[in-house]
Amino acid sequence: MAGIWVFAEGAEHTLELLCAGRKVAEQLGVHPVAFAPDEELARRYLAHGAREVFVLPGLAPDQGLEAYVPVLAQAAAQEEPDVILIGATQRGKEMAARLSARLDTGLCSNCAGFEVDAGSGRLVMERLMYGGAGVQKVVCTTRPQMATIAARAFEPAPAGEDDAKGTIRSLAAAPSSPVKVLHRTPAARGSVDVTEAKIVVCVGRGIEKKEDVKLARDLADALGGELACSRPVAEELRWLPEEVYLGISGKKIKPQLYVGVGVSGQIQHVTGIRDSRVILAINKDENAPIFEAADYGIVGDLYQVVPILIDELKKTLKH
Ligand SMILES: Cc1cc2nc3c(=O)[nH]c(=O)nc-3n(C[C@H](O)[C@H](O)[C@H](O)COP(=O)(O)OP(=O)(O)OC[C@H]3O[C@@H](n4cnc5c(N)ncnc54)[C@H](O)[C@@H]3O)c2cc1C
Repeated sequence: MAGIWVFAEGAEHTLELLCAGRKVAEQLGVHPVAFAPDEELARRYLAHGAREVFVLPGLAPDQGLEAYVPVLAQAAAQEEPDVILIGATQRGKEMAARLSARLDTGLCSNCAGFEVDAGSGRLVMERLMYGGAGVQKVVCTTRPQMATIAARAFEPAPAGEDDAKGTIRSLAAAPSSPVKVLHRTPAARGSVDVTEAKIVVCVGRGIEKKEDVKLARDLADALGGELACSRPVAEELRWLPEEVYLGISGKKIKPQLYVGVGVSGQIQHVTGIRDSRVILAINKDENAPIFEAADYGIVGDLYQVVPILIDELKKTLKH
């Protein structure tokens, strides 16, 4: 039975892929199919438009996500899905690559959007290239057509008007993997998922030294938000963990408010923040590109502007 399969590690991400998958399924006249870790979530996905949900038994503590590959490959060989959309998390991307190799099919990684070609019924998938300066169109000539999609690329699928209809089926447990997880170390800081935050304060290279990151953190605290950064602050300076840098190669966010503190606003960064409802930029250079993306801008030295903002916010907002 053909279908559009969606698999992601988290429920919200799965609902976003389901939103994308439902549109394609309607156009191709097939069913959207989701994967869930338990029956409760499976019923939720049915209520949000999946017509079938496969329940995948949870993984043992020493199994990585790739342990699902043989189970998914076997199910795909039997069911012959048209399309498999996988959440582009770090582990999801690795699993998708292994699955596409196992199925001997093509994979469009970090797909940002797609449409169905009416003639061939194939997906024309889009991904950003040259650091966001160009858009590449990818057509997969083999089946299933596979893509990984980042969180926040689509809205979550809304709940349907009628009662959930569809079937729930259980798949076999993942076989033990040759890869063993020997030890897990929880991330010390930055364990917060910035993609979930409603308010994000982002620190850029305008901050002069590591200790001064506290200034942006204080602003985030005053706003009740989370702290993020531009790529060089994480990758080159290592002042904040890599999980919190925003942009084309980092996290993509859609908060109510984004505040850029000493961020220049290069296209690779703006790609990750442009869907924020309100963008406020603080930069001493009035020609900084961030002001083109911003709804509000403060031209000034962050070392003067941010303390004033924090004081005013503390007076106004009683956190
Ligand atoms: C393939 C590729 C992928 C990339 N992916 C990403 C990505 O995902 N995310 C990302 O962020 N970058 C990415 N980059 C890097 C990107 O091109 C920029 O180099 C980077 O975003 C710049 O970071 P920044 O704004 O913090 O630093 P800068 O460009 O150095 O800007 C610092 C800004 O701070 C301002 N400033 C300085 N001092 C003060 C002060 N006292 N008060 C106020 N303002 C001040 C300056 O005017 C300047 O505008 C990528 C690049 C490539 C080539």
